[in-house]
Amino acid sequence: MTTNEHEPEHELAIAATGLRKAYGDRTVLDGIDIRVPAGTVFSLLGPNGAGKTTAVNILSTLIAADGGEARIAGHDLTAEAQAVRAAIGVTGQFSAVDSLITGEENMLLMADLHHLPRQRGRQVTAELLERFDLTEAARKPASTYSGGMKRRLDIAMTLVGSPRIIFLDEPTTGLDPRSRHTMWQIIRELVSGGTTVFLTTQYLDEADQLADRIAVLNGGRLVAEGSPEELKRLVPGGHVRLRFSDPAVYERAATALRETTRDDEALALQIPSGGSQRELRAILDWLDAAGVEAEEMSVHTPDLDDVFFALTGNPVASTDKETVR
Ligand SMILES: Nc1ncnc2c1ncn2[C@@H]1O[C@H](COP(=O)(O)OP(=O)(O)OP(=O)(O)O)[C@@H](O)[C@H]1O
Repeated sequence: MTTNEHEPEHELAIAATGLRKAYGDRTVLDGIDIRVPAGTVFSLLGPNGAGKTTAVNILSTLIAADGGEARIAGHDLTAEAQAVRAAIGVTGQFSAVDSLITGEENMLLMADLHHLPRQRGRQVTAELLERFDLTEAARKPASTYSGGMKRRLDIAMTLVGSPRIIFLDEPTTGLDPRSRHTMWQIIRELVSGGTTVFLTTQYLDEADQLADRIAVLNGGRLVAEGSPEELKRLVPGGHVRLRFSDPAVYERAATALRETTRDDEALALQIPSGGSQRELRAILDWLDAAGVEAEEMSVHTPDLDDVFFALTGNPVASTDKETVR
């Protein structure tokens, strides 16, 4: 597994070493290291209670760690907490949206908090409401917004301060599939605009979709870190399955291809493969060279669920099991 060890310090949006936090005798973070290059998405993945929110709270200066150190946007977390706060935005599980006032008023309030001149505040508010498809609802109380609209408003409010680094703590928990995809799109746009995103999630598909690097938090430690592809490679079991209809053709293929596992009943052959284009092409070339044609070809790659299970021994939260908070 690769690390970013040789990355120059100034290109790291987040560089944390040995972060520790305990509540009483319960150790929540047992010395974790996190390095997030600027302009990338880092996902901290873990089950309920793993300590994801605790990590976000520490890195965003909301609570103090018991040990370890961190630099955020080049500033020391404890000695330069004010500078850290100026560089980051945090959208937590408990929304900053005030339901009693309108979306627009919430935005203007944020603009005031960031000391934007009135005219500029109105302009930024209008732009962000438009960008997050909230213009129509802007003058309605936020209490009338759907869950997805509230999350969008929450992120829009975070962006008023133009943060370079955004912490998104479980941004899609409780959202329906469509709103989740809208949120993913928003996150992708933020990143293409140069923002660094620190995303916590208990959904493997979300980390898979969005993250450049994923760290798996379990029992207070990072039990694995890497790109989604690197993590998937930790789990063997990827293969290509070829099914034939003619037993004679099946036999010819079984002889021509190496390293196959036979399923004589189904007339199917299984070939270990990571599913890359090159590997698939090689299999097709072998088949062509042997002059055989498969009825059906399918690629099976292990997904992050398999990885998570292999690493932690825990079943994972699935997207259709929503967490009740
Ligand atoms: N202020 C606190 N006092 C005592 N224990 C706490 C406190 N805050 C968090 N914990 C405990 O620390 C552990 C980690 O909590 P945390 O909220 O960081 O987990 P999480 O990974 O974000 O989980 P979730 O997905 O449920 O939000 C939990 O067991 C929680 O009960």
